[in-house]
Formats: sequence, C-alpha cells, structure tokens
Amino acid sequence: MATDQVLSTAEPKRAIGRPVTYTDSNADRHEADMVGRGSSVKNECFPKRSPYFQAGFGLMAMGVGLTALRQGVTVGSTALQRKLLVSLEINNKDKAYEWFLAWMAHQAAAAGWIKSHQLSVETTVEQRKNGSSSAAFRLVAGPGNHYFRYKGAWMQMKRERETRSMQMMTGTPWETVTLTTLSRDRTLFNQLLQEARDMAMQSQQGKLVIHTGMGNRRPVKSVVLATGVAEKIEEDIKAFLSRRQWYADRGIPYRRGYLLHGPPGSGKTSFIQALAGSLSYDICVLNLSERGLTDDKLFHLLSNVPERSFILMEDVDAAFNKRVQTSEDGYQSSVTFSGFLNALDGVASGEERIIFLTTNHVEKLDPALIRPGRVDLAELIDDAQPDQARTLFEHFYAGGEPAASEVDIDKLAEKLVQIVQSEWDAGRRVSMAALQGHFIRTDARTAVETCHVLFR
Ligand SMILES: Nc1ncnc2c1ncn2[C@@H]1O[C@H](COP(=O)(O)OP(=O)(O)OP(=O)(O)O)[C@@H](O)[C@H]1O
Repeated sequence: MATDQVLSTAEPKRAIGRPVTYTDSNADRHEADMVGRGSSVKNECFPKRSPYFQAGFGLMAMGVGLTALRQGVTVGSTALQRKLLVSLEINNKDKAYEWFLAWMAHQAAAAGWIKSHQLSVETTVEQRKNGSSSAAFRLVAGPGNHYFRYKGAWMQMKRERETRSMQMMTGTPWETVTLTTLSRDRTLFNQLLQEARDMAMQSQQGKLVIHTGMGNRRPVKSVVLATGVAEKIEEDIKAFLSRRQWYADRGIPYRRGYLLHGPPGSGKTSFIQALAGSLSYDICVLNLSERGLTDDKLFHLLSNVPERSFILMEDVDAAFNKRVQTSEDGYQSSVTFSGFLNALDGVASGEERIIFLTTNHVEKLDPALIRPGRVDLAELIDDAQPDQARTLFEHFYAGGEPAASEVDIDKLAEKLVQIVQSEWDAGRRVSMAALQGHFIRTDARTAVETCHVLFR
C-alpha cells in the first residue's frame, strides 16, 4: 500500500483498522515537516491516500482556484467598469432615439467615421405637389456595436433590436441604443443629445428655432407684471394641462392660444420664456416672415412641434397687413393669412399644444385671428405701473446696494412710486425695459432722482 507522501517512508505502516501512531523521533520530524508548511499538527492520524486521489484532489483544487480567480476578475472588471464607464440608454419610444440615429447618420455621412460594418438603410419618401415623389436614403448604424469619437472622447454605441416583441401601435420592433463612455466624459451625453435635437429641429426647414429649457431658466418672479396678471396666465395654463382627458372625452382639439399684447419692452417675451422654464417646457419660436415659408410648410411645422413646447409667434400684427404678409422691405411672403389660420386650426394632436402670440398693436389684428378657439386668453402686458416700478427697483437695490441702508431704499422706493404715479396720471408712460436699463446704469438714489427723463 503506498504511503502518504506527507509521511516519510520510514514511518510505520498503517495497520488496517488501527490509527497510525508515531514514535517520538518520527513525530518530531513529521511535525517539523508540517510546521514548515505553516501549520502545526501533533500526533494526529494521517490516513494513507492513492496517488490518483491526490492528483484528483489537486485538479479539483486547481479548478476551484481558477473559478474563484475568474469570478474575482469578473467582479473586479464589473466594479472597474462601473467606476470608469458611464452608459446612457435610449429606447425607440423616446423622441431622442430618432434624433440620435439621424445625428449618427449625418456624422457618418459627413465624416464617414462610423467604425462599423453593420449599417441599415432608412428610406424617406417625400410627395411633391405635382404628384411625383422623391426618395431619400439614409445609412444608419445597424444593430450591433459601433465606435465613434465625439469631442475627443471615444464612445461605444450598442444598438439592440428586440426580436420577440414589437410596438403595438406601429408594428416596429422595440429597439435600444446604449451609449458608453468614460465617466469623466458623462457631460458629453447632454451635449450630444442637445446637438442631435437641434439638428432634428432644424431639419424642419429651419423655421422653428428651439429654445430649450436646458439653459439657465429665468425665475417667473423676475418678470414683474401688473398685479395678478402673471398669476392669471399661469393658473390658466396649469388648468389646461390638467384637463387632457376632459378635452379628449369631448373631442375638442387639445390646444390653447394666448395673446399677450402691449407696448414694446413690457415683458411679454420674457414672461413667456420664464413661464416655459417654470413648467420645464421648451419654446419653438416661429418666424412667420421667414423667407421661403409656405402655407404647406407652416402647416407641417405647426403639426410637428415637439412635445412639451410652447409655440411662440411674435409681432403677429406685423406679419399680416391686410391679410397679406409683408415684411419691412416689402417682401411678400407666400404664407397667406388663411394659410396661417388653417395652420393654427390644424394644431391638434394627442399632446397638448400651447400657442403664444404677441403684438404691440392689438388693434391691428384681424378679428378672425383673435376669436376664441384661436386665442382663448388675451392679456394686456402694459407699461410700468407704480407698484411694478417699486418691485423692479427693490429687485435691483434691496439688500445689495452698499451705499444705501434698508431705510434709504424704502424711502427711495416710495419716492419712485410717487413719481411714476404722477407721470401716469399725466398720461406719460415708461416701459419696464427702460426702467431696467436705468437701474442697471445707476445707483439707487441717482436712479430715482433722474428717472423722470425716461417717461414719454
Ligand atoms: N415686466 C418686466 N419685468 C422685468 N423685466 C422686464 C419687464 N419687461 C421688460 N423687461 C426687460 O426688458 C427687456 C425686454 O423685455 P421683453 O423682450 O420681454 O419685452 P417685450 O414686451 O417682449 O418687448 P417687444 O414687444 O418689443 O418684443 C428684457 O431684458 C427684460 O428683462
């Protein structure tokens, strides 16, 4: 019977059924042997094993070791990935999915840098007025992994297509794009999506300029309107946004039109921007005087405004003079007044549509434009009244002016109110924009003592 390699050949043979014992000298040697291996064993029984068993034990131990090592590497690399890499997932339910693919296709066409051999073709067909049609083909990155550089950072784009499920509404398979880059470059995702979105919007004939709420939002309170005006408009919009189902149940187009009218520099545009920001809405500015804009394009634009956006058309009085659109240089756009009305009436979809019109001359507007259903709420945003002037003054000087104490500011504000009131009574006005510019240029005391020059 082979002896246990742990034991030396001098060791006594094991008598079957009886434990192996050691004489002192053997035990000492054996103990020295074991101690040398980092463990101390005294006078214990070591049964003898076959070499095959030992080899199997060794292989098993190696297997276990390798498994542990592989798991350790997996856990380690996952932890490292989590620490070093960041991913952004976009699925094709989201608008950004289409924008991103279009952006990738544009980049690939422009710079030819999609490091991929798997492309898909997307065809768009445009019907012309004369009945003919034109097809445009776009190569986009197909399912699989693609690599590209964006602003100096390498990114991996993984496009996955669900083969077992599809979108019920459209019958197209669910798809997901996952962008991965180094953690330190995570801010590039926002920039990339913004770029993709702006490009997508500009593709709508470049007539919609999108002001996203992603920039710094202006607080609504910083636009000082006459008492109660801002609250009235804000409450109306919030009530409208909460009644989507009410409109749907009655088959009424889910849209609401607002007209802000008043003298230049009274805060119309600023208020609309601040209100959009407070609701996390974007603003689609539509310039009706844009050259090349036609009734069809206008209809298309107003029907394809992104969700959660205000549509803003400024100075609508100047756009249509006697129902024909003329610009300052006499250019007569091909957008007709009836085309404009049709486009406004065509703005209807499952998503809410909020349209703001502004004008300095409400008296010039055609009654057909401002009838309910096109304009549901019209508000005068007027020149500065006494309490507005005081509030704006305090925004500029209260708590910030080094020279004037709180008492001085109150006294100065009171004096400003008296000046504005007396000018108002005399029929003279000052715009909030003029007051703002005056306050920016001067200190509190000088501002009040010299404000009379602003009135007209
Ligand atoms: N009520 C206000 N409160 C605070 N700032 C105002 C107000 N009205 C105007 N301003 C300031 O004046 C400038 C012009 O404002 P804004 O463009 O909103 O006026 P508007 O009424 O839209 O003018 P226009 O009719 O000429 O387009 C902005 O810098 C804005 O900050």
